Amino acid sequence: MKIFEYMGKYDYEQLVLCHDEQSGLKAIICIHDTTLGPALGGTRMWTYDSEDAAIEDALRLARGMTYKNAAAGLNLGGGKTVVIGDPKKDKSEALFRALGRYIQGLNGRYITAEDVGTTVEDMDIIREETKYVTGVSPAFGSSGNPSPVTAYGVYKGMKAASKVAFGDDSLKGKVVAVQGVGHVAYNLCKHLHAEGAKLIVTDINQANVDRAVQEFGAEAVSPDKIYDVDCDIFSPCALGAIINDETIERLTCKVVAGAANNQLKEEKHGEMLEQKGIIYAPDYVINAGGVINVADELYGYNRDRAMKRVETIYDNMLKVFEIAKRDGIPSYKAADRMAEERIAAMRKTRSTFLVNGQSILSHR
Ligand SMILES: NC(=O)c1ccc[n+]([C@@H]2O[C@H](COP(=O)([O-])OP(=O)(O)OC[C@H]3O[C@@H](n4cnc5c(N)ncnc54)[C@H](O)[C@@H]3O)[C@@H](O)[C@H]2O)c1
Ligand SMILES: CC(C)C[C@H](N)C(=O)O
Repeated sequence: MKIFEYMGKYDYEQLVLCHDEQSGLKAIICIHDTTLGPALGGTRMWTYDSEDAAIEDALRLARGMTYKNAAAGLNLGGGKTVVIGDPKKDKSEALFRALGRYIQGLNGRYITAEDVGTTVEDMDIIREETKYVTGVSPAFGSSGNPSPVTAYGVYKGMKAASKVAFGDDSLKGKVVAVQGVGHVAYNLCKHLHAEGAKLIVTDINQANVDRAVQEFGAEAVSPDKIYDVDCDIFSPCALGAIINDETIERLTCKVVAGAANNQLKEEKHGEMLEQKGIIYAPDYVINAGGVINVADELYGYNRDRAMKRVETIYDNMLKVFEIAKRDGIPSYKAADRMAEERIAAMRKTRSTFLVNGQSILSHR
């Protein structure tokens, strides 16, 4: 891939390749934009088909975090780390400590947390080498696993999208089709079940399906059938790119609202949902609960304060739909506009000269 051409196209700041022969660490830290503050984004561990694929993923995910953090109203930029490796086989203390040392070397320009393939335990190891890590164990005064909080935010965002689609935000009696019932969606199903929604679930992991059937009376379908079921809401909580040419025509729902990152395969699929009359809750707005929660650690973690902030996802989602209506654009574009407008406004505000405690001569 033409890295500098790509970085130029989307105005990236920094891409760091980290290597440690002894532990086998091969990692990419990408910082997209720090206009709003230090770049915060998780560490993904995945078996990539090629080094190019890993670099591309780091670039794409870091930019996604810029938008997610900006839209959530956080004073944080966007970044992400990708570790090339199998999370089931290749993890070690040495690997995560080596990564921690590289993160520390960035001196606060980038702060990490969990993402697909990494856990609270991994963050605890990283913490041995750097203070620029969140999502660490509650025993350290931190917020712990972000998934239940992400789920709560998705639940709130789903209610907001339902208000627009059905004129009422109650999910009682609504049929929700959930794709993937892992860490986030299991907790999401708890909220939906408590409110009286009817659940249809699928997962490639049978134990996860069985748990949802037993605990929430969910109906189970095979992974390839989830797009065809009769439902009010489709909730993608597994993979990206699942809203595409092939799936859109199969969907029967009025709302798409789920936790997965990068749900639209291409931007045109956001337009296609709109044309089909389906209300799309933009992924990075609805799934910001996790990052809102870990970001609170930077102030000294307070669960109540974090949860209050996660509740704002409801109003934030309504704001996105208002912008979409006002400007006659699909909701995914409205979310981008909201994030970009905030970054542009803060870029101007933050360009005002400030001595900030240092000698004025150091600013020459
Ligand atoms: N964990 C968080 O706090 C958080 C925050 C923001 C976004 N997200 C996103 O939400 C999604 C879910 O995250 P998670 O932490 O619950 O991950 P997870 O791995 O715990 O859950 C994903 C589930 O999807 C299942 N799955 C995978 N492929 C599938 C397929 N083809 N069909 C059906 N099911 C399939 C897996 O077996 C698993 O149970 C991911 O896309 C993640 O990037 C998570
Ligand atoms: C900082 C993390 C909790 C972020 C999370 N992995 C996400 O994609 O939003």
